[in-house]
Amino acid sequence: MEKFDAIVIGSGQGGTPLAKKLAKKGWKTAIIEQRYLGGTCINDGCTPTKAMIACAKVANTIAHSKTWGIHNNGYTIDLPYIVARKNDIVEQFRNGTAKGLESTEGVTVIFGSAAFSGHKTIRVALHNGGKSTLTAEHIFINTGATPLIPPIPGLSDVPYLTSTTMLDEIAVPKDLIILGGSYIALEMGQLYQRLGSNVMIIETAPQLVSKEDADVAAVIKKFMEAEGTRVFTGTTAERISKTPAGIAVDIITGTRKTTLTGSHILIATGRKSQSAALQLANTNVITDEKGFIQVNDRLETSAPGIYAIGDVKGGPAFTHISYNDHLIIYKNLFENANLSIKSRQVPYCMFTDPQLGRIGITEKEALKDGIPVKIACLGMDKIARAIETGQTTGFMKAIVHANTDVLLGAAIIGTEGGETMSILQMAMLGGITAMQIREMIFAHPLYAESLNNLFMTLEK
Ligand SMILES: Cc1cc2nc3c(=O)[nH]c(=O)nc-3n(C[C@H](O)[C@H](O)[C@H](O)COP(=O)(O)OP(=O)(O)OC[C@H]3O[C@@H](n4cnc5c(N)ncnc54)[C@H](O)[C@@H]3O)c2cc1C
Ligand SMILES: NC(=O)c1ccc[n+]([C@@H]2O[C@H](COP(=O)([O-])OP(=O)(O)OC[C@H]3O[C@@H](n4cnc5c(N)ncnc54)[C@H](O)[C@@H]3O)[C@@H](O)[C@H]2O)c1
Repeated sequence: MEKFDAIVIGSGQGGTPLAKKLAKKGWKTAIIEQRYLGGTCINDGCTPTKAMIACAKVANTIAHSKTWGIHNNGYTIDLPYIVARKNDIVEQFRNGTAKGLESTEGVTVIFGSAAFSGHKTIRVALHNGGKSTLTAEHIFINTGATPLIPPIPGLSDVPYLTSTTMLDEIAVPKDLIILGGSYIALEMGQLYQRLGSNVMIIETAPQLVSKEDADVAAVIKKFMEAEGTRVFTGTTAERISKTPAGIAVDIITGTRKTTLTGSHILIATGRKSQSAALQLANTNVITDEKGFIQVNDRLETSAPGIYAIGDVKGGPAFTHISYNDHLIIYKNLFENANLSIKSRQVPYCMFTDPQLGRIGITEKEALKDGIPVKIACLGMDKIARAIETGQTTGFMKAIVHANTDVLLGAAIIGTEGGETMSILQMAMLGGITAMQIREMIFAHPLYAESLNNLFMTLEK
């Protein structure tokens, strides 16, 4: 049995930088990966989807080019090229991760599947067919999540796609039925609609992106439908079956029953923790009923010396949160810090076109918690930059404390919504109030300039 100071299981967005940092501090560190270095974000998530979404945006711009007075003679979609371009970008990022780990003295990269064989011992089924046993005082679990497949009658009998398998399809699906109406469904739905599929989205909740305010969800539904996607909210898929032409989904909306047919079906109904294979019963690490590892605010599990990072411990499931998790652990271990996940900011951006940039609380959360707020809201059609560039869909919205003018949250659904949201995120961190932003000088004519106008709406 080889002894290490630290073992990192999974090379996700937190585990990889943590392994390098621990080694630089002189800890003999092993990082174990069962698939590709870099984890979900690089190989199946953010990087490939955003690379392909960029191609779909070009297609959409060409399709509507006459809006800007540019006439063209039509275009064709080369999905094999788009997929190859995506693969090149993924490979570039994956190789970068490999180089970073290999060039760090003190890190041993082990390819294989890890499981606990004892409290602090890890058994690895190596890719080369062998077995290896390692031990360390400190173990960091960063094994992420995988697509959750709901138990719908008939689903297991049809060839369904997930966000992972979909990315390697080299023929555009004629009709794409998507189960789920959140980040993955909307980003991928718009992507394939723009590449030529007839997309149908089925969401059980009464609105798309159910955690968001109703006005935000309504704008998203509107622009998805404007591009041709059919959206079925408050709808349950009761049964799925194979037909000669592809797939049929029996749905019910309220009391209305109907059947949707399509050539392909994508399951985007959330993700489940990748903890089952870890054999956590051999340690004192506790999970919830869904398999998400339970941690305290310092990311310590119930077993001393064992930590969990990223999606494996449950949401928020974002790359930047997994990355921040590793900083919390590292600084608490080595810099005598007392960092916690409790009060950190959780920004996020959904990369539909236009984007949804979000930070802080929503209007409905403020209402639920009885926080006195005022709402600033400005349509993108009132924003000079948006009018000039012809991108007027959506709005900027901020949740402001009614008594103190402190910014509590924002939703920017509009072009560059994520970038504009980040400006408000910085303001929230620095305690800059809505009234200060109202009079701040921004360069003209940026989208950011309209933050003046956004907060002027509070004067009315
Ligand atoms: C389609 C899609 C799009 C996304 N887009 C975005 C986005 O735009 N922005 C954003 O912030 N987030 C996005 N996410 C979410 C983001 O990818 C994850 O939150 C992020 O990757 C964090 O992952 P992680 O560090 O927890 O682990 P992961 O990156 O999932 O890595 C876990 C690693 O552990 C390995 N592993 C698992 N079990 C074992 C084992 N037993 N032994 C050894 N290795 C093991 C896995 O192979 C994997 O490589 C997206 C996700 C998906 C699916
Ligand atoms: N841009 C980004 O940051 C980004 C992009 C993609 C994914 N992600 C991350 O990946 C995670 C997974 O994304 P996701 O969109 O799969 O999951 P999600 O958990 O965000 O949403 C799942 C959706 O599916 C619906 N649903 C559940 N069961 C259903 C069923 N049987 N039929 C129809 N609808 C059903 C839910 O009501 C929910 O709206 C997210 O938590 C997110 O953090 C982030």
